[in-house]
Amino acid sequence: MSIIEVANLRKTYGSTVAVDDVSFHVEEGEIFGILGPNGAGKTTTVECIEGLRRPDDGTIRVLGLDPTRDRLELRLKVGAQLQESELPEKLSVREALELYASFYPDPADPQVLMTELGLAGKADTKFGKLSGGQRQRLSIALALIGNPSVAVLDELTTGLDPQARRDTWQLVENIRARGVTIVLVTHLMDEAQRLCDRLAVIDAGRVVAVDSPAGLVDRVSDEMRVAFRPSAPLDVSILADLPEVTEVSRNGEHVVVTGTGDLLYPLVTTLAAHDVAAVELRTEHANLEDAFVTLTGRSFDEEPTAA
Ligand SMILES: Nc1ncnc2c1ncn2[C@@H]1O[C@H](COP(=O)(O)OP(=O)(O)OP(=O)(O)O)[C@@H](O)[C@H]1O
Repeated sequence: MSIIEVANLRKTYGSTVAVDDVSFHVEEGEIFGILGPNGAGKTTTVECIEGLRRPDDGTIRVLGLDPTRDRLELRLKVGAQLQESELPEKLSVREALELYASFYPDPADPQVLMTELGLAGKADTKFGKLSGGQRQRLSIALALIGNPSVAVLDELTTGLDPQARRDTWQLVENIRARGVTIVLVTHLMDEAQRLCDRLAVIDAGRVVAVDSPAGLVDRVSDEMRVAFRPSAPLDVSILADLPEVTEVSRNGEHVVVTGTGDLLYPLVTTLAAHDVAAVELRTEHANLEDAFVTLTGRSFDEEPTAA
């Protein structure tokens, strides 16, 4: 069942077209990613979904409600993470959660949420004294305090160190396991790949593709790269002749073989037939970044050319 339906959404700021004809739907219980580079229109899209911005055109339904018309009713059902620190420095973690809990008819228990999000030991710590990761966890807790059916998490791991980022990913998976549908805004490929069931790739205000991470990668390439160090001198032409292989190159002591389909089996058996073992073997598949480049014709970090 679709929890969120976005059809032909358009939003401009003056002469800037931030979102242009965006359509997608989010199914109940999934982690749906909105992935795109800076300025792609991700935040504008979710702010329209949350009822914080009024679309110029198109329709949005969230749990059957219209975010513009039914904004107050929706605020009780959609948990939004604060993107920047919007809390007074002197408010403690417990006070913040109790304050937010008072806005909702059927809130979660602040103590339970603090425990789940690893904040119980920081209950009396003032917001101003929390680390980046702790602030992030508090903002997720605040998004969940109203027991929402849908949580919108925007750039939730930006600025976190790798360990805090992995911990936060685990938290998001735990939230989903509780039955909350999650819309995850991110410009991080590894985050999208790791967490999202499906995602909309957005570039310059437009949806480029909607699919699972694996589906997006499969669409653009079934290419695979294998690198290894041969255990004995090797004439690489025996590999170049294999039908699955498109390219063979050398990188120092290593041989790098690019090909399609089931490359590994013929490669290893051919080597074995010549009494060569593949040492330090690594395989690499196309990833989301490759998919983005193929879908948009430019790299993720590159500025879009003016429309
Ligand atoms: N309040 C605003 N007034 C004018 N222009 C805006 C406003 N908010 C966003 N924009 C512009 O609209 C476009 C889309 O911005 P948006 O914040 O939705 O993108 P984003 O994908 O979320 O980017 P980021 O990852 O950098 O937050 C950008 O060109 C941005 O400069």
